[in-house]
Amino acid sequence: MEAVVVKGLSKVYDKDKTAVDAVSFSVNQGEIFGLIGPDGAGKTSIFRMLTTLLLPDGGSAAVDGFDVVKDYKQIRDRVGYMPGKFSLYQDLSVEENLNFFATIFNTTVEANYHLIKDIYIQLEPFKTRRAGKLSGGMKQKLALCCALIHKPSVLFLDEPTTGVDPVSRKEFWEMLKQLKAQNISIVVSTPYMDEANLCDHIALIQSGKILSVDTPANIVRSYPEELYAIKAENMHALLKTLRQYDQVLDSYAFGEYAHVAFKDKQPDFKKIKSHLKQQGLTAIDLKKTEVTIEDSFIKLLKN
Ligand SMILES: Nc1ncnc2c1ncn2[C@@H]1O[C@H](COP(=O)(O)OP(=O)(O)OP(=O)(O)O)[C@@H](O)[C@H]1O
Repeated sequence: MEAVVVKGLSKVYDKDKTAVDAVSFSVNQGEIFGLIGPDGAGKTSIFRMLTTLLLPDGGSAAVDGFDVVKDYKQIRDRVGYMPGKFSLYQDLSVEENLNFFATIFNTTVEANYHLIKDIYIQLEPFKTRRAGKLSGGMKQKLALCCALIHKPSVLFLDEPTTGVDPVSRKEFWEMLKQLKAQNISIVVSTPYMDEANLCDHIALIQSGKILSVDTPANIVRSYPEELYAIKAENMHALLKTLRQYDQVLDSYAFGEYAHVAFKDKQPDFKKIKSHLKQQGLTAIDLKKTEVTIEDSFIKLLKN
């Protein structure tokens, strides 16, 4: 059985503001599924509908085989939810927060300690500290423990690594891998494209619509063109020149480089460099580059 099945799910705010637009996807048991998209894409609304905190305006969704509208009580026992903001009681200590979440789910910290042990060990030295006084990375670990303490079968994590330092982000994904190994299904949202590669399947989402659902590798593989990276001393002038160059199919800034697709399947590097030089560009570096999830996302958005 699939952990989550979403069919044509929609949410409309204020009568005409469609935040989630007939979204469909499914999450396999025991996999990490990523909802990848920018702010305002509709990720939080999807999470809130799947965790029964918000009623859908169209379509259907099932979590662990239970309908999010009819069977909300069963779902609440089965899911763990780590919202993007305000999931902890800032004035309660680390251990008080954890005990509180265990109690509202009618269980104890001891009963499911094995699930959180590896994470909680890192928090134990601060167990009497108020949650509000923890670092970003520590808060995130405590929030994960609180979402896990009732032994959910499906875990929903809404942007758990936003605003967290790179080391803590990496550690967090290691923890998710361990939870996956314990057969917990995980749905996680993130605006960070590099985290997409750590998921088994991803849905790319923008303005409430799903642009693509597949494995990260398949999404990258289905990119239709070869991609090249070009750098020059004046990036602004380079981008302008590329936009006006009739050999260019597509170009956009990508870190310190511009990513470019050419009309010609085997572009003539010499000819391109000489054209760019003629336009006054200097220190030109041109090379073939690997397609990333971000490139795929940009392409899908343009389509
Ligand atoms: N209660 C609400 N009333 C009206 N509009 C809302 C409400 N909640 C969300 N929206 C709008 O719906 C759209 C999707 O919001 P949502 O929070 O689901 O997206 P998101 O991808 O989670 O983005 P973010 O990370 O910024 O929360 C946005 O345009 C948002 O402004």
